[in-house]
Amino acid sequence: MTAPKTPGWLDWHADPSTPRFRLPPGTVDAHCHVFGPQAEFPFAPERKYTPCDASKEQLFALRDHLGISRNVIVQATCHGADNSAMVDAVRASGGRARGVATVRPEVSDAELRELDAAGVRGVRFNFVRRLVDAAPHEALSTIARKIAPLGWHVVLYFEAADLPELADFFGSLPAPLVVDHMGRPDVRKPVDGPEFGRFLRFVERNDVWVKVSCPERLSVSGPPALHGERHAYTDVVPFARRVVSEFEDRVLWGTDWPHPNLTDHMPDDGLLVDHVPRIAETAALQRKLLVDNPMRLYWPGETA
Ligand SMILES: O=C(O)/C=C(\CC(=O)C(=O)O)C(=O)O
Repeated sequence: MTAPKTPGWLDWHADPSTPRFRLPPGTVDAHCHVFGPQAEFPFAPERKYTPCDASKEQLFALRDHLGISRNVIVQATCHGADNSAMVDAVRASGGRARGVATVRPEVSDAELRELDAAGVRGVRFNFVRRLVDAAPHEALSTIARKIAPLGWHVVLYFEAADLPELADFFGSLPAPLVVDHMGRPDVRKPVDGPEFGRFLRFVERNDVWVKVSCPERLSVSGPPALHGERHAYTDVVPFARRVVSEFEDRVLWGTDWPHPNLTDHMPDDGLLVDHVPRIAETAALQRKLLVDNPMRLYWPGETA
């Protein structure tokens, strides 16, 4: 039996536009998910939401439509620590996808080696309260100690307001750090203000990698009001541009398809691609953001 999706849940865009911006060859979508299909890969009992299905075939079709070469498929909380849907997608990609898993502290070295062989290169620690019940720091430290020898990294997902209480813990983790969605800044606050400044200094001090993803999730001004206008999510642009200009060698980009938990609108993925040249304004910055940086992190030693 399959569970109905969460009331108000918006399905992913069935007919995304063709972007005007041509992504450079070898572009990596460094943040996307697969959900189910539920009949094959049931959702976790402890999940806080039930999404619609978003299969590997649908993800790969979007990849090809947008002109993306590779994906990094990030485990979402609705699948808990059961990584089988994500691993199945990574395995089916023919080397064109890597994975980021969720594991429990008691995970064995053999299980980690198996995930590594499948193409997993990191674990995700989620601190967003509407998505998970917080795991104790000690448990997360145990996981970080276990994955570090594999050369994996830790992907952190948190709200900007929570960074002050988490920063020391993050800094103590013995693995490279990658932050989702620019640490979820409140874009109504100034880009030069103390909150975003604290985030930038955290990134600098800890050599953190940052995904300049999810304008659709962070924006207050929202998508374009007028049909045909391709400049969307304008209030997020200065934040992303700032991160790209300060940390050009450690920024990553991703679609966040299938855009879980958006309730006001569902973005057109073609429009999200057209957002890229607004935040990385030169061809050289675009190449680092879209190709060189994610290749170094997820496919080291390989050429795009
Ligand atoms: O897609 C994202 O990155 C963000 C999510 C979902 C998520 O991370 C999860 O369920 O694990 C969100 O903000 O609801």
